[in-house]
Amino acid sequence: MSEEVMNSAPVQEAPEAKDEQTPIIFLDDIKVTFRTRTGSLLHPNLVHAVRGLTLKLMPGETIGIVGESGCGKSTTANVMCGLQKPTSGRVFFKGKDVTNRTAADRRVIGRVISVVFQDPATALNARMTVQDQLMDPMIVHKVGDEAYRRNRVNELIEMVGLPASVLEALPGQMSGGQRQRVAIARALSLKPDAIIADEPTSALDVSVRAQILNLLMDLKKELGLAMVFISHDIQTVRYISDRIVVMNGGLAVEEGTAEQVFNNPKDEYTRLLLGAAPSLLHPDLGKGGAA
Ligand SMILES: Nc1ncnc2c1ncn2[C@@H]1O[C@H](COP(=O)(O)OP(=O)(O)OP(=O)(O)O)[C@@H](O)[C@H]1O
Repeated sequence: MSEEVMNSAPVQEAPEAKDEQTPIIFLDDIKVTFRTRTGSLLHPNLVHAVRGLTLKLMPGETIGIVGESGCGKSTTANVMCGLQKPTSGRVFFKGKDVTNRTAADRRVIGRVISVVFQDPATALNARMTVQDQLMDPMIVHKVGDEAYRRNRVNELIEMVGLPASVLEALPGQMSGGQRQRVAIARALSLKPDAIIADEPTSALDVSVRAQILNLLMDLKKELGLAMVFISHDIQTVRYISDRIVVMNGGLAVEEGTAEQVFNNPKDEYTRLLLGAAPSLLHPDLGKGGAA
C-alpha cells in the first residue's frame, strides 16, 4: 500500500456497520484523464485512461478486471485504493463518499482495503526483516500492543504457509513466491474487508503462479474477504473470479459472471481476448504446496 494510505491513521476507530447490501467499493461513473508532458497549456495532450466506469464490489465477492496493456486497469486500481483522484465521478467505501481523499477518507480507505502489487521485490523493503515488514502496518496504524503485534505476525506467517524461521530473513534471501506470500501477509495484517490484487502473479515464475492464486482463494474464503483481481490473462481471471469486467480503452465493455463471459461473450473485444488467450497458468493449477 502507498505511504499515503498507510500513514493515514489509526485503524481502531469504530468500523462502519457491516451491511451485506452495501458495496465495499462503489465507483460511480469514474473518469481519469492525464495530461501528458508533450502538450502545451493552451493545447494539452490528454490521455483518457478511464472514460466512465461504474463498478460495485460486494462483500465477499471477487471481481476480475481483465484487458490488454493500457486499457486502464491499474488506473482503476489506483482510484480504488485512494492513490489516484478521479477527474470526475464519485468513489464510495462502505457507503461513505471518499472521492476527495481527505484525511478522514484515507482512514476509511486504509481500514477497508489492502493492495497486493505485481512485484513483491519492490513492494517489500529490502532492508527490513520479514518480522519488521509485518509489524510495520500495525505500528503505523497504532494497532494493539507489542504482544498483540507479535502474536499477529505469527498468525499471519502461518496463514500464508511460511515457516516461522523466515521471520528473521530479508526479502533478498527468499524466493519470488515466498516474497509474494510475505506481501500477502502484510496486506492482511490490518484485517481489511477487501484486497486489490494488481497482477499479483505476473512477476513470478510460472511454476509458483498457481500456488499463489490458490493461496489467495483459500484466504479469501477463510477470511470472508472481497477481492478485485486485476490481470491481462483472462484464463487466470476466470479461475479466480465470481464476476468479470472486461476493459478496453478505459471502458468496461463487458461484465458478467465468469460463465456468462466465457460461454456467451457479448462484446467483440471479449471474443478476441478469448480467442487469443493461451493461459499463462501452470498446468499444476489447483495443486497446493508452498512456493
Ligand atoms: N500518470 C500518467 N500520466 C500519463 N498517462 C498515464 C499515466 N498513468 C497511466 N497513463 C496512461 O493511461 C492509460 C491507461 O494506463 P493503465 O496503466 O491504467 O493501463 P493498464 O491496463 O493497467 O496497463 P498495464 O497492464 O500495462 O499496466 C495508458 O495509455 C497509460 O499510458
